[in-house]
Amino acid sequence: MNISVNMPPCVAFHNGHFTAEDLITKVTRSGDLAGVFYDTDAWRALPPETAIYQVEMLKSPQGEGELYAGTTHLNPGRIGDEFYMTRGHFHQRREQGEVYFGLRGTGLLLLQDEQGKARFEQVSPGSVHIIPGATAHRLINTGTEVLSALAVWPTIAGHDYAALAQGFALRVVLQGGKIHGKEVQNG
Ligand SMILES: O=P(O)(O)OC[C@H]1O[C@](O)(CO)[C@@H](O)[C@@H]1O
Ligand SMILES: [Fe+2]
Repeated sequence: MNISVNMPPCVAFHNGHFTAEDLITKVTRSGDLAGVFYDTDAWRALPPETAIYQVEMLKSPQGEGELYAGTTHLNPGRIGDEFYMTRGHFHQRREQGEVYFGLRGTGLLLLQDEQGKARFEQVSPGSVHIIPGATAHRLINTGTEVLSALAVWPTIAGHDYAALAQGFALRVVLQGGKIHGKEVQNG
């Protein structure tokens, strides 16, 4: 079952020195996520333009001490029995952490250290998540509505996707009507 819902309206950022022109919006579609979902046949069967998530972030100045603030809106849906999720990444600058704030919907934040040890945190409106340095993070929508979370992270953090080319140690699927975190043998 794949629900493709329209993306929610922009989350308005009201800040002393940011205006709507300072908002960067990026949509990630199923076609952008080759190799991310484990059921390749189901992924191929989905029209590649299917919107999976949208990130709206502020155009912060870059540099030490500067922060990005961005809201990820992750659609509900599954590819095969695997819930829609973000690509997930480590930060290039491993020592840089990130904070997530649950805004809407229900889901999971998958966190994984460099030794491959993975754990979940429940995401819901009002939840706050401290992502320490050297911890990969992926948002997963296990609900039936859009999952939205605000993130704040250093502009110098960068994204390292290559370190997760083998994927995360856990996948989240719906089986027998229940949500399962499944260990993945070969990443
Ligand atoms: O880059 P990914 O793993 O697709 O995650 C989506 C977005 O979530 C964030 O971690 C927070 O919004 C951004 O850094 C990232 O671009
Ligand atoms: Fe991040």
